[in-house]
Amino acid sequence: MTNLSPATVVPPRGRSGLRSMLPRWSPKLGIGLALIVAITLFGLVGPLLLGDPNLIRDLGLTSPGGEFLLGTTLTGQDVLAQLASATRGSLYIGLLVGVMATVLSALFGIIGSYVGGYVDEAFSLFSNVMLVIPGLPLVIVISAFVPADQRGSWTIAVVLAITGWAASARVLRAQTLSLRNRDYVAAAKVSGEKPWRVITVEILPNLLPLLASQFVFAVIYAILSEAGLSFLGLGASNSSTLGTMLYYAQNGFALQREAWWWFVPPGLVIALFGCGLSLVNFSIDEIINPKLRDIPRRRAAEPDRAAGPVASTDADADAVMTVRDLSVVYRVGTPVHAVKDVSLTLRRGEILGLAGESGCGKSTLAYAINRLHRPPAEVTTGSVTFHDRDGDDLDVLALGPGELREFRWSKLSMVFQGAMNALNPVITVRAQLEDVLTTHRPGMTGAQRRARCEEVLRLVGVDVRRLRSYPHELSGGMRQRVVIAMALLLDPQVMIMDEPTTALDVVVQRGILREILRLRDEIGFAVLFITHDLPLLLELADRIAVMKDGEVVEYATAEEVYARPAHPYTRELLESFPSLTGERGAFVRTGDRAEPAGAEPAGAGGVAGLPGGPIPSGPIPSGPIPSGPIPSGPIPSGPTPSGGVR
Ligand SMILES: Nc1ncnc2c1ncn2[C@@H]1O[C@H](COP(=O)(O)OP(=O)(O)OP(=O)(O)O)[C@@H](O)[C@H]1O
Repeated sequence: MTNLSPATVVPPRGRSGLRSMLPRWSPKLGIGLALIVAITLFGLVGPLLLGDPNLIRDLGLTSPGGEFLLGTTLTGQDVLAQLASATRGSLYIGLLVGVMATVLSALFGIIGSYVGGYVDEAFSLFSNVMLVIPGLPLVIVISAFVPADQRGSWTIAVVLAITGWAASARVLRAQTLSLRNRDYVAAAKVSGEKPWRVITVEILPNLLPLLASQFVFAVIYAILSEAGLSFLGLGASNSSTLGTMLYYAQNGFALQREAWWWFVPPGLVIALFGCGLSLVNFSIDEIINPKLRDIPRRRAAEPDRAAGPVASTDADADAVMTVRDLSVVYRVGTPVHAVKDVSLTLRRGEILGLAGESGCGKSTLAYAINRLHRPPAEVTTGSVTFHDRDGDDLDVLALGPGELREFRWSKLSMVFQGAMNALNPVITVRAQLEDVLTTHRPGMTGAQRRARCEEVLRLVGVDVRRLRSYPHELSGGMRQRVVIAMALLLDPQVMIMDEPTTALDVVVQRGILREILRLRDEIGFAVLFITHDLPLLLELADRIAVMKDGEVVEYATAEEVYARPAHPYTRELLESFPSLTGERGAFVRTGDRAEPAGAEPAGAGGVAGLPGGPIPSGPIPSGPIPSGPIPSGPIPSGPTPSGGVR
């Protein structure tokens, strides 16, 4: 899913280099940054320009205007000058608390959970205790305990940091516990990386969005709490903050005297700064998480359609699904044209193989056919028509959400790449199968549901006693069979299988493929089988489409693809797999490209450029069930080849 083939890349219209690391500009981010920058500048530069905020003048309370833009306080002090210096004081405390609370939460949340054992338990207990102590009363008690002459900005910041880190630590702990078990962390440990390096290089970057948003949250919390403390007369005694301004306004009866200019400006600055930080917080995930960065702000212009039956334009009367000129583009910085004008027809009861190297667009096509593609993927042109067995033609790209839910599992089901991991680990097989029936067939009784679950499980060759099992109690092959059983539950007319057996060993893979063939023959559904393994398709599929750089470059029966591959790329693919005689294709052995485009295709029974001559893999499949290498017949009982218990 990651390799960007140069041929598939639409000419750049996006950003590159460092700029591509930044989030897309959005009104939220713009307004948030503008508010923060403006208030910070005011706090930094204002006190230098606006004179002494404590200078007492013999003016009394003056309303805004003239020399004093925001008027004066009861003692004739300039409110604007006070506001600038109070903003600076509040920002200072906010920054101190933000840093201290983030460091504390990272220390107790990340390090404890990574080290594990007693350290984790002790850290976790401490965090929990801090969490259940009510924050504001504790802050008030601590602040009140510290004598007023020692209650400086630092003291207040420490008090607020002590009471403000625990919730973040718990979130970080949960996240670290999950990250700690990921494969790449295990790989780093196995490769001998030191713990501090695993934490800083493997784990910390994944936690940055959380840390960043928690920092922002801590700053907001600190500014608001400090304002609250100051308002109660427990704030920093040696510095002026927005809270102390409000405190003096309250003591001077500003509200009763209708001196709004005294208390509204500090309140407004607090509100606007909190608002700015929150808006920027929305964009922090985007800055760190590349997946979110490229999601377009609006649904791009997908072809506008009216839902419902459409007139059939397909000449193939036997077709169950017709894909016409389908194009899919990933709207990323440099858009990727992953599927280009693909047209395919899937006939009833047929297995249509879709082959191609990694990154050629197979999965993107499968997802788009099923409308499972998500932004930044966008279907730009084309149609997908489903020819229902009751005679209706459905325009899949135009189905509404409800119609799509109904369509997806009952008419067309999908077995995903790595599907054996798709089962929920904490729910039994029975519950997972029954869940599909409860959702799609609400009229079924419990007994009917149970009977259907047993039926499909038998169909795929798994003992019905396994209905009581949890996924971890099954072997990989059995899990895969359960997933196929789930896809069969509603008797779909089409099944899309995206590399359904790649994670399994060859023997189990063969067993499952044999099941698919048998089931297809018994039940009569059509299969779009996606794999990079062309020789496998030669045995399994009736027809094969070969994809390269998003385009279908070859589309013919399995016999034709095998005997007379028309496109040089197909020949190259055929040559890149080992022949059963023991020879390897030239492409694999030397890394050379096989033949130049336009070279003569190999004759029947031989593959161009393959030193081993014809692939002697037994008879070429003909008819619905290929004979030869995949044996038909009942599923063997007893333990599965992978060692699981049947
Ligand atoms: N989210 C994404 N953003 C940008 N480009 C993407 C994204 N997902 C896939 N692509 C690109 O789309 C192209 C097709 O990817 P796709 O996953 O469909 O290939 P594939 O043939 O299924 O490969 P594989 O067999 O390895 O899964 C690739 O060039 C890939 O880099």
